[in-house]
Amino acid sequence: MIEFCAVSKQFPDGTRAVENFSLVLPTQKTTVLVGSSGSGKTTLLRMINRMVDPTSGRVEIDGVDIATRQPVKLRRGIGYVMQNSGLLPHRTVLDNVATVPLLRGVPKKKARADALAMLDTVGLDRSLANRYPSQLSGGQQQRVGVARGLAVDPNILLMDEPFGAVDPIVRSELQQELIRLQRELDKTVVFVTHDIEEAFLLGDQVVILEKGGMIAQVGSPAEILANPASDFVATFVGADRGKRALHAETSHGGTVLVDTHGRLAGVLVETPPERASGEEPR
Ligand SMILES: Nc1ncnc2c1ncn2[C@@H]1O[C@H](COP(=O)(O)OP(=O)(O)OP(=O)(O)O)[C@@H](O)[C@H]1O
Repeated sequence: MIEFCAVSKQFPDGTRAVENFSLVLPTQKTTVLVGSSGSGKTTLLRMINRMVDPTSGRVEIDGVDIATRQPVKLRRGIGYVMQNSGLLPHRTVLDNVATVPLLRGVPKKKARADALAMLDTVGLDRSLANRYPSQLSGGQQQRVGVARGLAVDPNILLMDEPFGAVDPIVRSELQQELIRLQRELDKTVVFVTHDIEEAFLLGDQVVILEKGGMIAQVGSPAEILANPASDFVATFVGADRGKRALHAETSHGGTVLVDTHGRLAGVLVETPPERASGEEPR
């Protein structure tokens, strides 16, 4: 479990990026931080692996204040995937994936074998292993980025707009791939996006942020869609409703996300409000 306890961050130039932020991020669930530009999403994410330290308050992982942990050691248990993949341009795909395990002292042969297996995990053909990042499509580069994030077998995976720079079709493929991976791997995922649709699709817990890391609402997609906590949330959630495909539909079996054509786009874990009328969750 990751817990933010009254965390604030003021940068040296005086910018108050996050003010008094408290939140629990459950283990083996995906928490999505969503909000407009400058709302503090990246700052919050980077506080989990100590790329940024809070000015006040603390961040705990499994009850331990991470300020007491050495950043380098802490990061060994935390994968980090960023927009534009962050790959080393002069290293092959295989070397990019194997870099961190090698740094951690994994023998070269094993690190390379593990890296190849990791390519399978993220749905990349092994024939790409010896290419350089510039010889890959944007979507393939992002997959390598995910493979690299997973290569240290972290409990926690931080993802900062990982699919922001790819076209909508590839983005949708990558999202589905992440859903599949998450089912298999059961990591604690913290995912940053400014796309509410992506947030609803991927998040077990969705955190809608206003400026200064202020929580406008936190809940499951179904909860937020059913009961927006404020006009701000209602507007944010429905801002592009005309084009936004997804909405929640609740039936006896549970709550699902469907698109404008009534096609199933995802299953929301939240049990339906009808349960109050006596129906037990399945
Ligand atoms: N190193 C820094 N020094 C000063 N101000 C910073 C620094 N990093 C971020 N900020 C400011 O903190 C605020 C929050 O930034 P942050 O990057 O966390 O927002 P964000 O929600 O991730 O935005 P985006 O979606 O544009 O990436 C912004 O006003 C930003 O300009």
